[in-house]
Amino acid sequence: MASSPQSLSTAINKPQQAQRAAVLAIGTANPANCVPQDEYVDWYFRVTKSDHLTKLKAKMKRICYNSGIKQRYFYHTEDTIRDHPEFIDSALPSLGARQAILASAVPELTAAAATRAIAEWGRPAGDVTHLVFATSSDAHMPGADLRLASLLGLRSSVQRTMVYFHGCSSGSAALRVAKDIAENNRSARVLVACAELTVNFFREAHEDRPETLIMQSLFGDGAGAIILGAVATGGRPADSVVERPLFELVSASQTLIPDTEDAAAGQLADGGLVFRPSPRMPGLLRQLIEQYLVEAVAPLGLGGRWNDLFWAVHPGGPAILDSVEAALALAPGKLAASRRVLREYGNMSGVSVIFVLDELRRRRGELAGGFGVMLGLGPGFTIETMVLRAASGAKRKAL
Ligand SMILES: CC(C)(COP(=O)(O)OP(=O)(O)OC[C@H]1O[C@@H](n2cnc3c(N)ncnc32)[C@H](O)[C@@H]1OP(=O)(O)O)[C@@H](O)C(=O)NCCC(=O)NCCSC(=O)CC(=O)O
Repeated sequence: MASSPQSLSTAINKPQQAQRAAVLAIGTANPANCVPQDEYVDWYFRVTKSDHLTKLKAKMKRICYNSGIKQRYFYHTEDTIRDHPEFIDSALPSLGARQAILASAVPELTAAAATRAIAEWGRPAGDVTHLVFATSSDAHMPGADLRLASLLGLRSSVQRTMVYFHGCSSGSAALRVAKDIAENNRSARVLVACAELTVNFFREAHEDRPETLIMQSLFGDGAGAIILGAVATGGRPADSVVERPLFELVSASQTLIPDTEDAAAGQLADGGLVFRPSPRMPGLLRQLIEQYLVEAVAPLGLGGRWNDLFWAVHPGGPAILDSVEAALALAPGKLAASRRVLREYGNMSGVSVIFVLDELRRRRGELAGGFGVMLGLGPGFTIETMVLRAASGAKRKAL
C-alpha cells in the first residue's frame, strides 16, 4: 500500500540527528564539440580509417540506433585524432599523449561547471572549505584538484581529496565522502567536482575487442559540480540566509556484489584506459538490485515503496535503465530524468548522476513524496546508494 508523504517523513526524521548534508547548488559543463548520434558511426570509422571493417560498422550502427542517445559532446575533434595517429593505432603507445591533453582539459572543463555551481550558491569561492574531486580520466600527481583550486581561486588551506578510478560510480562516491565531511565539520562547505573525458580511451574498432564498440557508442564527455553544506533537517543552512538547499542527503551506502570483479573492469595501459563493461551488467542488475536496495533503504522505512520515490539512476545505457525499471516495477516516466541525460549527453560515467540531479530539480512532478534514491553503478560491480530528500526550495526552483 502506498504511504503518504507525511508517514515517510516521520519514518525518516525519527532516527536522524539535527544536521544533515544538503546540495546547495549544481553546475554542469560539456565541451563544445557536439556530435549527433546518427552521424557518429560514419565519422568514427572515417577518422579511425576503418571503413573497410564493414561488419563492425554495421554492428555499431545498430548499437548506436538502439542506444537511446541523440547526441554526445567530446573534447577531442578530428584535428586531435589527426595530430595523434597513435590514438587510432593500438600498436603504438599513447598514454603519455592522452594524459598530456587531460592534464589541462579535465580541470578546465571542471572549472566551467564549478563556476556555475558557485554562482548559483551565491557565496564567494573563497568560502569553500573542502574539495572532493572524482575522475577516472586524469592521472596526475598532484592531481586535477590542485589546478581546479587555482583556477577557481579557492583558499590555499582548502582541504582536498581525490577520488580516483571509481568509474561510473565516481560522482556518487565523491558525494558520499563529501556528505561525511559536511556533517562532521561545522560550517564546512564542500565543492564536489567530477569530470570524465573520453580522449583517454578513444581508439579504433577491432574484431578482438567487442567492448570498444560499446565504449565508443555510449560514452561522452562532461563535468559536474555540487556545493554541499550541512543544514538543519528539513530547513535552511543554520548560518546563511543566501543558501537554499535543493536535496538533503539522508543516507549513503556502498555495496560490492560478490563475484562480479569482471563485470566492469579496467586499467591504464600503454594505449590509454582500457575498460570492459561486461554484457552481464544489465542481467545482474535485474536480478539483484531490489535486494541491495532493500538493505540500503530499509532502516529508513522505505523498502519496497519504489514508486513513491523519485529516482536518479546512473544512465549507463538503455539496458541498464530498463533493468532497474523492470526489477523495481517502476511506473513509466520514473526514470525520465536519467533517460533524458542519456539522450542529450550519452553515458558521461560518474558525472552523469550530477546531470540527473540537475535535471530532477527542474522536474517538479518526479519529486513525489519528497524522497528519492540516487544509484551509482561502478567497477567491482559496485552499487552506490544514496537516499535523497527534495527540499521545498527544489520545488520552488522547478516552477
Ligand atoms: C549497448 C546496448 C545499447 C546495445 O543494445 P542492443 O539493443 O543493440 O542489443 P544487444 O544488447 O544485443 O547488444 C548488441 C551487440 O553488442 C554486444 N554487447 C552488448 N553489451 C556488450 C558489452 N558490455 N561488451 C561487449 N559487447 C556487448 C552484444 O553481445 C551484441 O553483439 P552481437 O550483435 O555480436 O550479438 C545495450 O546492450 C546496453 O545498454 N547495454 C548496457 C551497456 C553498459 O554496460 N553500460 C554500462 C557501462 S559501464 C558503466 O556505466 C559503469 C561502470 O563504471 O561500471
